[in-house]
Amino acid sequence: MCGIVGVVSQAPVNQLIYDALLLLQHRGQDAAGIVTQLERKFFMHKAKGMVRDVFRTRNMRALPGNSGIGQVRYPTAGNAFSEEEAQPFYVNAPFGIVMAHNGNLTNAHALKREMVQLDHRHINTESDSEVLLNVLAHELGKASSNGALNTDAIFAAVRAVHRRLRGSYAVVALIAGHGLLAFRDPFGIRPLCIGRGKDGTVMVASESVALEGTGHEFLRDIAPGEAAFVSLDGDMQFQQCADQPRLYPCVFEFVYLARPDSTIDGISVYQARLNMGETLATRVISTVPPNQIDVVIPIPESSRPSATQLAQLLGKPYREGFVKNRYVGRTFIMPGQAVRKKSVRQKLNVIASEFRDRNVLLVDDSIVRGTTSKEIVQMAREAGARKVYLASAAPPVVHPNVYGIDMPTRDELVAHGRTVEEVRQIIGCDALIYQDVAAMKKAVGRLNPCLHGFEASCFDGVYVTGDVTAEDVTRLNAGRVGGDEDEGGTSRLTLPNAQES
Ligand SMILES: O=P(O)(O)OC[C@H]1O[C@H](OP(=O)(O)OP(=O)(O)O)[C@H](O)[C@@H]1O
Ligand SMILES: NC(=O)CC[C@H](N)C(=O)O
Ligand SMILES: [Mg+2]
Repeated sequence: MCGIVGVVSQAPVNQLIYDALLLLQHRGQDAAGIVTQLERKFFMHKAKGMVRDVFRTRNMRALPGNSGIGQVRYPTAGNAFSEEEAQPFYVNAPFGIVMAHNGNLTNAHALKREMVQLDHRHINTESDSEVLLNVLAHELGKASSNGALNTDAIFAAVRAVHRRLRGSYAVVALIAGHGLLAFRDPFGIRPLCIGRGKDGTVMVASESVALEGTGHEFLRDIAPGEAAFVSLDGDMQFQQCADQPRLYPCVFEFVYLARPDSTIDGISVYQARLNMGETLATRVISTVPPNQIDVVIPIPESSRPSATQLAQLLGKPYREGFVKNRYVGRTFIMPGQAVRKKSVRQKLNVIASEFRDRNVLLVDDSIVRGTTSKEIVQMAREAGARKVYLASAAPPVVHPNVYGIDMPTRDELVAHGRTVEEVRQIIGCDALIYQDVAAMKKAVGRLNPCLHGFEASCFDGVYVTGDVTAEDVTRLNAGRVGGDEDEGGTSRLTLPNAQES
């Protein structure tokens, strides 16, 4: 996942895009970038780092104009360390286009070959997003007649793009002198929504929190396969551009990725997490008798809503036993196991009195590599807990993700190939309770009966685009650079199991 935003206004947009990116910071901490447009000229600043570090006053002053796009990056393809792979990306022909992408293409390698051999386009980085931009540019060039571009041609280009791309993509692109184009893949895997301000400013963003937090009214989600085009005077047009659109949003957005105050595809992320806590309660009760639990403690931050609901249904006190250092970012989306592991202790510290001589039920939203749970269980014991039980609001993560979440290999997933009892032993808790897949889908899905289903491949191994082979997973993983070089140059393919590192 990454966070993307696009804005068309009648006033300068640099600060607005910056503010929206800050609201999307939880979706990507590795790099940030903004492009604005003034009189057909683009102004760009992008670099590695968090939004606050990337944009200094002098950079902001150098971003003039009333339209623009921005991105916060969480690398899941290409080179995690490359400054050049920070987004947005730019191509000069045709028209001049800048683009930001959230998602992951599963056929980027084949497209890249086509781009070079057939379309004679040069791709300068390892990023799948640069490939995507070149496909879009090529199709826009083909759809325009004699260099003129109207909305019909733009939508025809998106239709052609859908036919060529595989994988997940939510995209915002600015076409110089024309306007803002936004579209979402035919399964709607990654989120994208649109809103309007009182002054007529139009904003497209990954999550509704970016709209609301900057004073824009949420209008609606962009539908799967749909494209929206916003002209430079703020006129909006929409068109369905996919042959068979179906709504299969990524369930991990509701588990962990998105902010709880966002609504995605008609589902409140907060309510989804409450519901997951509710169904988890029945599993807990059948595993650990409630009279053996003294207190329910969330593992901050994302598990809080599920933990409150769970505690209420168990009739047990909900207590804050861990204090989060707000200056340390999200650990799961950090690149590299060594830095993730170190950051758990830097990020969370215990309030010992909440643990001493108590049987505690810790709750997390998900257990992926087990980095967090292993450290946290140990910290609870060091603080004097008698029994430490652990419940996960999501089912075991056992399959790699190829749609934009950093779960590239089975080997690094603590639950892959292991029984719950084996995972329990690795994590070191006294009981381990997982949500089950059907219950999770039901808990979230009942909030929008119009969904066709969920992209839940990391839990159930079903890749909704239907075209992902084991070779694809290996190739996508092998094509990645970075993230674990901080552990002595090991590539992701040879990363040791979570319990060994
Ligand atoms: O099993 P692991 O590989 O450790 O990954 C899972 C953990 O990572 C996430 O927390 P994170 O610190 O990223 O963010 P949060 O503050 O939003 O919970 C998630 O909420 C789990 O706590
Ligand atoms: N997870 C994402 O959305 C990342 C976008 C793109 N695939 C990149 O790695 O930069
Ligand atoms: Mg967490």
